[in-house]
Amino acid sequence: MVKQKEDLLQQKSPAEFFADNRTIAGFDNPGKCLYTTIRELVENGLDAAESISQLPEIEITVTEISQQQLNRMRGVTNHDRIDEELYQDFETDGVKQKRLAKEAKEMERLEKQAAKRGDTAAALDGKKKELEVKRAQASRADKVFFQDNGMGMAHKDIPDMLGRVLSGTKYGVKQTRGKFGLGAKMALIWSKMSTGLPIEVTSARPGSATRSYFKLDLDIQRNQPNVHEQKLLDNSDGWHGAELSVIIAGNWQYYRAKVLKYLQQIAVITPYAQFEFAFQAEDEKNSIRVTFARRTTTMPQPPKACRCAAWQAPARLCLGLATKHHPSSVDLELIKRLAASTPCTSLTSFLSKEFDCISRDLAGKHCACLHATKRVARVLERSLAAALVASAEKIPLEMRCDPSTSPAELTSKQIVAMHDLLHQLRFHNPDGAHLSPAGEYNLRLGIMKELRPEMVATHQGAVGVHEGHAFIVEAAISVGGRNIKPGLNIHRFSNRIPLLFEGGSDVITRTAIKRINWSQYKINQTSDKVGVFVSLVSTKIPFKGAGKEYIADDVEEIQLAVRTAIQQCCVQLKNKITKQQAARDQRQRKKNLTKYIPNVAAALFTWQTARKTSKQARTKRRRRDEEAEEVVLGVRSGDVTEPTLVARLQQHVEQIDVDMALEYQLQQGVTEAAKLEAHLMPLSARHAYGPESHCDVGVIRRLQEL
Ligand SMILES: Nc1ncnc2c1ncn2[C@@H]1O[C@H](COP(=O)(O)OP(=O)(O)OP(=O)(O)O)[C@@H](O)[C@H]1O
Repeated sequence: MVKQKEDLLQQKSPAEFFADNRTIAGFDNPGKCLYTTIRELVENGLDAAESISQLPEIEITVTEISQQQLNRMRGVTNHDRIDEELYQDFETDGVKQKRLAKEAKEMERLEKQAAKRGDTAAALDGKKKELEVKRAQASRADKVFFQDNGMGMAHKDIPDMLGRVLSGTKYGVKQTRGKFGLGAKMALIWSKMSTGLPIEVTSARPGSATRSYFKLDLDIQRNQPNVHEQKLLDNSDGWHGAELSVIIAGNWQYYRAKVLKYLQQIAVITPYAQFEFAFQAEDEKNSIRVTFARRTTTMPQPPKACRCAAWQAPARLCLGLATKHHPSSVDLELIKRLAASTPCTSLTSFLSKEFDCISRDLAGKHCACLHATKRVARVLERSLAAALVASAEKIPLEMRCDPSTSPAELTSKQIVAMHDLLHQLRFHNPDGAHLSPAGEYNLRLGIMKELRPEMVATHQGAVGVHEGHAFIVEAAISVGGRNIKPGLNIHRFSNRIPLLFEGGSDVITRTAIKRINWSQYKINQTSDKVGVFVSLVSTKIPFKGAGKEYIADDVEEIQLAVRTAIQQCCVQLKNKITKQQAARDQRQRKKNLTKYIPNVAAALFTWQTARKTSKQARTKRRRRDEEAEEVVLGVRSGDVTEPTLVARLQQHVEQIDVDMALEYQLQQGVTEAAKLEAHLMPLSARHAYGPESHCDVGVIRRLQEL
């Protein structure tokens, strides 16, 4: 029987798979491809610089390339069109009419908008030009040039690092921006698919006497690098880092706003980095240059890594530094892989050296732990390997193992028994020392530098755990500032990467919109300009999709941590907002009182002089207090003039203002920061102080008498 064509078994290389399904890696259309290429290169550069504790310096230049230039680069001759109708961009009269009508409508809309906002004619002209450029730009090629000052790449590894899909140095339990070993390769795949041009790379590691130069592309069917040219260049000036140049089909005009927003947000979360960005248009007038300047030299603590015994093979390119796996996060395959590659010869050392939170004295620590149940404590009184044996009564004979068993000799059934036990026992949670959050200082600084808000509050949550992976949530809430719209402006970060797409399903967006009662904190979520910044760092971020665009909303621990972090910031802000409101009210009250002083003084003065002898005045006078009586007498005798009365009233308002401020401060309670210990010596032996002494600038409250 002849086999049907569709029955034929076929295989795909990983490169082929991702070339066919570019969207899942964030390479949807030319504009998005340009954006994602920039993003992947920037994140690689930041990882590379931070891995050697170098303050990052990132330079990106996007150069617009015309069809003629592109053809010249590819060695394709330009041709004149003989029959226009054969071309895609040919427009029949009807289509042209429709397009022109649509454009006219759009212009009308822009004009109306401009009139409403009171834009100048120049601004409107700019918008018109933008519209024209957008149309002309629809399918242009862009050259992306990128440079960093990171650790660079070893000469022999460059082809694999950039030309083989799913290869990289960031696999394992590590907090890095990169994870999949895919990003840079997708840029290569897209350049190959859209322009057919190879990429050029220059790189040098710190202290290297030479720089490596490669011109290469990626063989998509075979998933292997295809090196066109390679050479070693002189590096006498000691440069280190990476330089990449890739030519892809892009659409700058449509993604310009996204690229700039991405750079602004990465500058917020990375204020210790310097970013230089330039777009060079064919028409110089449309070019832009932006610098996001470094504002601090304080970098977050790098993640603490440890060398696991088994962490060498199979990833040939791996640096060998990673966090050990937490026992509750392991699966059967992982145990098998670790057992096969560990140099440990006994089960006891295998467990204590290859896994996090299993030390040789684990039993003792667990017994000391108040939360440990008696049963767990008993099991953990021995080493874990011994526990495997201890629980052997429940394990069938062929699944039991001796603590001295070599891990390499473990049978599949023994591995199953070990896996089950590791998931049943209770271990300390990972301590998060291997995580590197941005830090409240950096987050606040980044926000202040980019948004200049009126007030900002930050909070870093405690270390949480999800599937054996530690995570930390940091949040900042700002109110007011420049270039910020009224309402909630949500900024999401994961492992210090800004997330700009698919926000609707993200845990951060959903929490901010649905799970926070903003009015409770005196924040109006529709009219106040609120910036919500939440950053999650972890060795495993539950992303949905390889594009790493949004974090799943179904992990309860993360959901709760995000909510708590936002609420903590809101509590801080509520205090500030309440104080601000009270101060505003007080200012208003003082303003009102002061405003009416001249009128009150004039009225009082006239009234008193007119009625100084009347009977009514005499009866009322009895009820007045002494102070008022003194003023009235002064007015009557002519000692108190109208200007004196005005001055006295002003003095009185000032005094009320100070008294009320003190009263408010006392009601709020004196904060620790405002307290100052002081020892007052009496001037004489006879003294009597009340519990509190008030003065113009503060209150002295007596705690004890010496
Ligand atoms: N600028 C750079 N400097 C030093 N090494 C780099 C640089 N860019 C890439 N690399 C190396 O190449 C590897 C592959 O990079 P790639 O962008 O393909 O994936 P990744 O960053 O590991 O993961 P992801 O796909 O999640 O971004 C990286 O792991 C890194 O070792």
